[in-house]
Amino acid sequence: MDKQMNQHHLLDQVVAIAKAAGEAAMIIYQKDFNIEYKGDDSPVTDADLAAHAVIVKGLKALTPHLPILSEESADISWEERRTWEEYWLVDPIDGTKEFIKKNGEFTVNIALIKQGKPVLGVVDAPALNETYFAEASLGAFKQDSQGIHSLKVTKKANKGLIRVVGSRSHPSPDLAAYLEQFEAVDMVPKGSSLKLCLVAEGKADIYPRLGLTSEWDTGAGHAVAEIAGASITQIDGSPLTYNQKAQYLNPYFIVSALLD
Ligand SMILES: Nc1ncnc2c1ncn2[C@@H]1O[C@H](COP(=O)(O)O)[C@@H](OP(=O)(O)O)[C@H]1O
Ligand SMILES: [Mg+2]
Repeated sequence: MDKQMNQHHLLDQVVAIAKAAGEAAMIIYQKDFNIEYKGDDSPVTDADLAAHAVIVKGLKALTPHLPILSEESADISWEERRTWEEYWLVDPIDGTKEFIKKNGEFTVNIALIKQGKPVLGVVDAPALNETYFAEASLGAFKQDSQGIHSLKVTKKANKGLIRVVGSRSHPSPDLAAYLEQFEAVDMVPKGSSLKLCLVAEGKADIYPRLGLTSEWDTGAGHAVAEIAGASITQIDGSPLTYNQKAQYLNPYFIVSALLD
């Protein structure tokens, strides 16, 4: 089998695992469910744990040699993680607050990280029946009720009305000051990794994340947006990287489809 076929197979398999996890989450979404609060006060439901179990089982069967870092099993020492050259980075439910509000804006995120860089990503939004997926050598795609569409960002000039996407549930005090550089902005609130995906599909021009996230919140959407042609950088223009430090928090970052 050539490399292209192999990567296709891998991407298809990861899409299938993410969709199976999304289906497991939807069974809970449609019922009344318990909400618990973790040490950092962030909510967790049975859906986070059910999706986690489906993903870990699927990825272990697919690539038994690769380690898995999931939000729901993140207690792995830096001493161990720093030796990883390649691993799966998973957020079983990104947008747990949106899941609890039942507004549909939550995703299942699976990314393959190689040497600190996301090279494959799947973002499944089961309540919306939308799946975004990308792999470096194959490109970026969206699947919805109409079929599969290729995603290709056409960068546009930084003038006139700029379509900004931002968090629905985690407001950022620094965002307003950042947006002052634009002539006019249209602000769209959105939960979860759907923000990165909106930039990837040309429905938003920029997603400035001037607030905290963890690496599992961004890895998969990062792959989709970057492979579609958007840029993702820290505020100073340096790359947003993974597994390069002991703690999981990301720095502030900008996802952009604007020309520099
Ligand atoms: N102060 C903070 N520290 C760490 N993560 C944060 C955070 N504020 C928001 N996040 C995380 O950002 C993710 C996406 O939020 P948003 O929809 O606002 O973009 C959420 O992930 P989870 O839902 O996986 O817990 C949330 O936990
Ligand atoms: Mg989560």
